Formats: sequence, C-alpha cells, structure tokens
Amino acid sequence: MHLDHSESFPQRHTYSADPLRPDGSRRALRVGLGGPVGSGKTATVAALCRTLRDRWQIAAVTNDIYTREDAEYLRREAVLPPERITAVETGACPHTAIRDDISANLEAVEHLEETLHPLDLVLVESGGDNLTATFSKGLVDVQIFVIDVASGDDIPRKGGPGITTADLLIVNKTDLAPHVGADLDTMAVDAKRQRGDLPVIFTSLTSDDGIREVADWVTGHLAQWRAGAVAV
Ligand SMILES: Nc1nc2c(ncn2[C@@H]2O[C@H](COP(=O)(O)OP(=O)(O)OP(=O)(O)O)[C@@H](O)[C@H]2O)c(=O)[nH]1
Repeated sequence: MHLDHSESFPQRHTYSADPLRPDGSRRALRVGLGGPVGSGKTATVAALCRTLRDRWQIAAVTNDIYTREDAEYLRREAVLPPERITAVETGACPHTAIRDDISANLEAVEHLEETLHPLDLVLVESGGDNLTATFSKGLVDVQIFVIDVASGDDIPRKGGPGITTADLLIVNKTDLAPHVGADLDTMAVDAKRQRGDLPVIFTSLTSDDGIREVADWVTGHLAQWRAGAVAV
C-alpha cells in the first residue's frame, strides 16, 4: 500500500526535533539529501565527508530500498571510519522513511549521536525518489535536493516541493551538459523562478574540488547552528 497521502499523515512537517542535548549543548546539525535516482546524492555525501572530515566530527545515514549499497560504497571509499556510516533498508517508497514514518532513520541518527558523541554533523541520504520527496522536519534541520543536468534541463521548471522548498538545490553533473544538450542558463532561470531567493549551486563532482561551494554552504549553516541562530 502506498501511504503518501496528507490525509493519512496530517502531522507531516508540524514538529521539530529538540536541538539541545540533555547537558544543554547543541546536538549535531542534521542535513538531509534527497533527489531523483542517480542524481549524485551519494557522490555529494562522499565529497562532503572528504572535504569536511578534518574540521568536523561527521557521521552518515544512507537509505536504500532493498540493499545497503550506498553505505557499502561510502565504506569502500573510506570517506569516514566504518562505524560512522549506518545503512537503513527502507523496504518501501524512500519518501515514506524520510517523511511519514521516520522512526528507523531517527533511531539510526540518535544511535550515531549517542555512540560517537560529540558529533558536529550528521548527513542523512534518502533513497532515490521523485520530485515530491521532502524530509520531515522532525528528522533533519536543513534539506538539500540534488538533481542532475542529464535527466533533462526542464527538471527545475517542473517544480515540486524538493525543488521549490529545499534549503539548497544542487544541479549536478554540469560536465555532462554539452553531451546531453542541457542549457544551464535555462536551468538557472527556471530554478530562480521556482525558488526565489533560496540558493542554487551548480556542481560537477568529477572536477577537482567540485564540492567546494556546497561544502562552504554546509559550513555556514553549521556555524549558525552552533551559534544557536538556526531556528528548528
Ligand atoms: N559525469 C558525472 N557523473 C557523476 C557526477 N556525480 C555523480 N556522478 C555519477 O553518477 C552516478 C550516480 O551517482 P550517485 O552518487 O550514486 O547517485 P545517487 O543519487 O546517490 O543514486 P541513488 O542512490 O541510486 O539514487 C555514479 O556513476 C556517479 O559516479 C558528476 O558530477 N558528473
């Protein structure tokens, strides 16, 4: 059964996770990464871990429907020590596990926080989904939506909550634009129209340091979070 109905889950987006630990300090910032299948979510998580791991204490939770492939990839690439990477097998539509019944993901995040205390940043990667997928605010504090140019340069125009409301939109695989006839200027104009002042970053993760702008964005949010300036 497909449970993606607001009437079934009227509580969606109506509560927030407590930002404080029992000792009064701020818990880790939780950043969700969602987006269509194959857009580059795992590659973004891997690149963020490589770039930020010397400065911050990081852990990651991955979601796959029937496997643990994304976590295995991150462990194989040694982007973090293996105990800092947890796989959640959702067994159903990926958005159900990040929005409607977040218990398995929340348990994984809280377990990492307890066993690896103190963490600064937890990255939660959704399984690949469609343009409607967003995270519950009870699971993550900020959300990144990752699309790619190879899936069509009309994707930003199509909108949907991921594109219109995510705190950051990443348009990945810009290196492929000339090969697939994607017009990056059109994508930028459409994204701006859909998102107003919300930020959009174009990335190519095959380039050296292609993640830099995104890493700086995450660092900026983390600094605000630690200063208590991010509302949840
Ligand atoms: N050319 C190019 N390939 C990329 C880029 N980023 C990721 N890829 C490749 O795209 C493929 C999919 O990337 P992933 O990071 O696994 O995508 P994903 O969104 O995590 O995929 P799912 O978890 O299956 O939804 C892989 O073969 C990556 O190496 C990029 O910027 N440019």
